[in-house]
Amino acid sequence: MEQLESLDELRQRIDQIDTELLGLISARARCAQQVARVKLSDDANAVFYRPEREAQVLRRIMALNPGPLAAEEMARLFREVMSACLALERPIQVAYLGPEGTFTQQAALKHFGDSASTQPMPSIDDVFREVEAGAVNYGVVPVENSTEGVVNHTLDTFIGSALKICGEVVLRIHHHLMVGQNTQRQKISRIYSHPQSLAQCRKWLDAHYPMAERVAVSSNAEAARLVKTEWHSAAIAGDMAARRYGLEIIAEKIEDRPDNSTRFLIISTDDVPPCGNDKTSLVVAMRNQPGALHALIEPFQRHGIDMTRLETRPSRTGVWNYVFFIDLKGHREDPVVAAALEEVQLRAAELKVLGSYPVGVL
Ligand SMILES: C=C(O[C@@H]1C=C(C(=O)O)C=C[C@H]1O)C(=O)O
Repeated sequence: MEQLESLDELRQRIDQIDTELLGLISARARCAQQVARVKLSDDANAVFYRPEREAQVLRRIMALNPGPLAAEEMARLFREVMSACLALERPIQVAYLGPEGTFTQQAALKHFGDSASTQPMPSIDDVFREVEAGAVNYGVVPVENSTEGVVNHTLDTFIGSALKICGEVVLRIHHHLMVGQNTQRQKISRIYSHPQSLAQCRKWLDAHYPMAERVAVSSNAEAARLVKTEWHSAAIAGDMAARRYGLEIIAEKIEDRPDNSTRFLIISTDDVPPCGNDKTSLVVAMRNQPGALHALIEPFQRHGIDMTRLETRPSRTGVWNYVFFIDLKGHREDPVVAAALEEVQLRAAELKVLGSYPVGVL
């Protein structure tokens, strides 16, 4: 039979391992500092953060992970180590669709780690403007929800912007019903939330609060802020908003679909080199004529390129008759993708590559 070690022995071993970890993490941090020096010696304005390299580091860790920790858990720990190493040099500045406590902030921290400095912006347009102006390095905006579909405003904003997509992050979205200290729980007559969240909890609300007025506000965090001062209201929002505004959760995970998730995009002024498992997002305008959609898709099919999303939007200008947003597997520099894009370019009224970026790892 296996001889169990005593608690004292195990704790001594843990202390020893922690000492080794400490030395190793510090050595890693010094290495990252040297990388920064090399980058800055090449170019004084060099961007220290490299999304393609970080994706490779995380994927390698997940592939090598021996357990018992789950690969994703391990990657999260390494995400934080990298985030802290990066912040040693220049804390990364990230604007997100605020206010504080939104799912977008949660997505920003999931992607960049807790050492990033995140700044709330009042609207999606403001996030774009802040990145364009160079006031921050990156922006984070929501783009699609698995239950409710695309966030049209984000897609529309890309048409007129020179910014690039440099990453994506998918977040499982759990909605909770929350109230303030003064709320009389039996008398909830109004429920605040973002329209997407109200829609994602429609059935639950019909079953549990059929008489309550549903009030759409600009964000879940704003909903949380509002209920704090009202005795007859509740908010639907996430964990971060409950914590930020000191609200009590009275019903957990009330989203209608258990797999409810939202995809966010990371935007910046720079292109990202290939990492080996990339996605490309484009917007293509076709003339309003029969067969336009087929003509658009055919080159991708012929080159064996996997399209992961196709979204149609009405055009807002004359040139952009039919506007399609397309996501495909591969990087714009991959020869097959480049060849297909060249062909589509000839058939389209307009083609704009919004960015090639690593497929979300975490
Ligand atoms: C160390 C580097 O710079 C940054 C830090 C990384 C890290 O800690 O592993 C990875 C990529 C960059 O964001 C690098 O480019 O290798």
